[in-house]
Amino acid sequence: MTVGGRPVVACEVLGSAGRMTATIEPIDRTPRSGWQDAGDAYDGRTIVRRIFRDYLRPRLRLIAASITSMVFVAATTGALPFLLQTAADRIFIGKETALLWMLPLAIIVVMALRSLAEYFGRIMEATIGNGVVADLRRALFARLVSADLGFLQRTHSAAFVSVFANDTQIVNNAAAQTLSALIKNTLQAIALIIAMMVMDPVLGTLVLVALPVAVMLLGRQRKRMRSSVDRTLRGAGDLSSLVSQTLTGVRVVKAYDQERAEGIRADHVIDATLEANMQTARARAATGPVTEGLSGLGFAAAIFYGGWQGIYGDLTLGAFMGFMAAAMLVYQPLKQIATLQNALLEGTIAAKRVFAILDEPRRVVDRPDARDLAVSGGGIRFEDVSFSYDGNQPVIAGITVDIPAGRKVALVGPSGSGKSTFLNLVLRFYDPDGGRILIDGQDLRDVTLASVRRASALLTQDPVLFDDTVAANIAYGSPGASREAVIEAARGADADGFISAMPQGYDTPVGEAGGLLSGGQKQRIAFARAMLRGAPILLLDEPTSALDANAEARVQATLGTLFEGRTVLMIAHRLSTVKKADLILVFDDGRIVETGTHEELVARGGLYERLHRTQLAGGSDTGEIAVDPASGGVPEQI
Ligand SMILES: Nc1ncnc2c1ncn2[C@@H]1O[C@H](COP(=O)(O)OP(=O)(O)OP(=O)(O)O)[C@@H](O)[C@H]1O
Repeated sequence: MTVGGRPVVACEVLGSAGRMTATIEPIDRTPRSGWQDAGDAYDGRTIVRRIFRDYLRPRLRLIAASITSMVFVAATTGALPFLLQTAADRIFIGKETALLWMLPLAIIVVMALRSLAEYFGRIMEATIGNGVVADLRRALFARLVSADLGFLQRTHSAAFVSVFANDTQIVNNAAAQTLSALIKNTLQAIALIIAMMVMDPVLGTLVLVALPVAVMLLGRQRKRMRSSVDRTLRGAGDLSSLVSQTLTGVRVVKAYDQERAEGIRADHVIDATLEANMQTARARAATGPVTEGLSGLGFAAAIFYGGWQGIYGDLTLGAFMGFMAAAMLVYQPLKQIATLQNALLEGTIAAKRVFAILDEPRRVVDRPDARDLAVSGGGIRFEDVSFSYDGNQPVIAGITVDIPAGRKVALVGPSGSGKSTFLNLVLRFYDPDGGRILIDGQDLRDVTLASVRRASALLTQDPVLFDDTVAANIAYGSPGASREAVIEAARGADADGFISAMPQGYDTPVGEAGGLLSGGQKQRIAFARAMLRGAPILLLDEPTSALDANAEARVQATLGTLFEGRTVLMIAHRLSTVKKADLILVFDDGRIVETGTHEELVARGGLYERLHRTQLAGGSDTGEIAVDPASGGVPEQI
């Protein structure tokens, strides 16, 4: 069954109304960004070259040492058949007793050295591999935190986490472990092939005749694996996103009795990944029979020809044994090379995903000649600013407005009219498509991003706290702030009382996303953070609107202190807040359609007055304004 070309799953959902059958679409809720498909833009050779250039070349010394140890191991492997030949011909048949003592002793010494070489080789491999992973993760993290907001919003954060945790590790397997194992096994195979050819070129050719066939067959399998490996890695990202979304929204999942439906969605993602995993596993398992079968053929031919030469020719027992030892040994590294190529393929596909993120172009960047913003008061000016998220639909359409320093400005208007986008532009999360934005007379595009962000503090309805202590959360964005300054800021935000009453005071952990605190407490910590930062511009998405009346009253009381001496831009949802503003900007469909004080705007009888009247007509006593549906807006708070 499909809906809109997508498969759907029918299931039973036990709702409050009893058992009913619902159709759950296994929707792909994972927002996808270009980078998740951009992998196709990279070919395997470019990827390998880049890994070598950026991540392996700086470790050339280690790699050289590691290859030296591999050469030693390979050489000792190549010497084994000759030792066996000598043992058979000179000890077994020639009865040379001196050699009976010498040869085992020599073998012990060689093997001990070989073990040491293997040991150090492995340590060096691990150093290279783990170093590569650490480098990739550092680069990825730096890229992610500095990425454009638009890019980050297009992808679910858990998909990034998956690349960060999984894919980098897979690149490590390919870049260091697999690559070194590939070199080691190739060297060993070469040493053994040389040994075979020196001993008997005809026999050697017979054993190796199957090799090109194996290479061809394995090449075909690799092609089949390419898409399944890609799907496996994407599946890991999708699953992480799904788990993360379900856990984030677990209260809603439970409240709406959606556990079963979420389970079915998860099943869909897990089944798709299982299928891709199995396809990879089948292709990988097929390498065994291909190499085994062909090695068996080569081996049988060698025994026949060797035996024939032993009976009718002049091949000695020692030469035959030595040769057979080489032939037996040579298939092991060859088999390893075949399976390792699969891991190498996985590595290049994972690396494509990593590089696609690293290469995502940044649009909002510092100009080469950018200087720091010199803040004199925090006056903001928009000059004929237009902006769209998708390049087509304008969300801000030719706004010109002057906000003098120190003013308290309320942004009101219907949902989707562009209020949050206006704040995003002041923070330079995005650059406008047209016009310019100035702070204290300086175009935001001419100054450094860091200085723009330093000039402002952002407070949202749902304050963001990190899983750290209360003190660390308050000091976030104010490095080096003293404990006294933190406490002072907390006092200003009316937070000192409840923080001091906590078991470890300012050192109490707040839990994931501040989950151990109430909404009002989180908000007051966020206020303290903003106070400590001391930025001259405050941007708020009315931070009290998500609180109950009691918590709101306390938080409101601290807002006055926070606002003192600052330019404040606040998306306002409550009439009480709007009334207090020095200036109200009324947004409608990406434009500022009215500006003025509450009284002026009510007297003007425009959109603002309609919003205000609707609220009065609704008889609400909550102090919230609703949009008049007749005005074309969606009824809601402003
Ligand atoms: N990251 C984004 N990518 C694409 N479109 C977006 C993005 N953020 C907002 N929009 C769109 O831009 C328009 C303006 O959104 P914005 O959030 O600025 O409105 P708003 O007035 O703050 O609304 P609300 O009061 O509901 O928060 C809306 O149509 C919205 O769908």
